[in-house]
Amino acid sequence: MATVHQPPNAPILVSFPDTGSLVVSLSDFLVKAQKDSIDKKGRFTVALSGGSLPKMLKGLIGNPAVKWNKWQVFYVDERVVPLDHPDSNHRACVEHLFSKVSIPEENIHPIDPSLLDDLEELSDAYEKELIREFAQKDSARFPVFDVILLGMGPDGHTASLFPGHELLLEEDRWVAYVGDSPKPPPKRITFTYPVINHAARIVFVAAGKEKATTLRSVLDVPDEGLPSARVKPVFPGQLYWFVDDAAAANVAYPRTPFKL
Ligand SMILES: O=C1O[C@H](COP(=O)(O)O)[C@@H](O)[C@H](O)[C@H]1O
Repeated sequence: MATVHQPPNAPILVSFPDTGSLVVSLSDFLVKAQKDSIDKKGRFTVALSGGSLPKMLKGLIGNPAVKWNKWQVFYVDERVVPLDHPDSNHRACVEHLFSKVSIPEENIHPIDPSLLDDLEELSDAYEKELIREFAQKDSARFPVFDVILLGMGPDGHTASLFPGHELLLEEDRWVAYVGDSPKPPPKRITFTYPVINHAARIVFVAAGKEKATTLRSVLDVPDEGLPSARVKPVFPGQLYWFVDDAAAANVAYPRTPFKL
């Protein structure tokens, strides 16, 4: 049989029989990444998505190996609504994770709720929040997160990067805004691809049969160009897909057994 040669940082697909085992392994993965990052730099920078992702982080709750005081948490994207609104990604993360662990409030970086009426100012302010954390100089063009956790919608969107949207081509800005999201609510801010693609580890988490057709497109036919297929880490960054067998049902792309 012909050997298929993958580039050195080709996506790593790990599929689990159910979401329970996915949750446990995702937590083990994050604890390991956290340890490596803290050993090297004394902190762990993470960006979280909304949607189904916050619930998938429950394996971290009550885990004594998690050093919450070393975490700095940003949001990959955020819906432009008050922080306690049911659509807020921050609210979902508070509800499913932060209210159950002891993370210092100043280590969590939500959007500035006083700027909800001005999308440009809101996204600029969030970009500045990133600049403050990463103390970026001109020579380093983009922040390098230790881990960025992404979800994928059934239409293939990730973060608030939607199929056919002009933001898919953004090359300079770190944070951009969307005023016409096809998925409600329409106003959102989002990390751009350059920020996502510069992370050390990018981890997609997708579960359920409603993701199966899209996952096949993204992994087996990436040239179809769905937003999730456009996530391509800059070397030596690594892209992982943590999925369940229902989401991976139609995928021919090779699985890798989970190991730390
Ligand atoms: O609207 C959003 O959707 C995506 C995917 O959500 P999921 O529920 O299908 O996992 C999510 O990753 C993003 O953060 C969110 O704003």
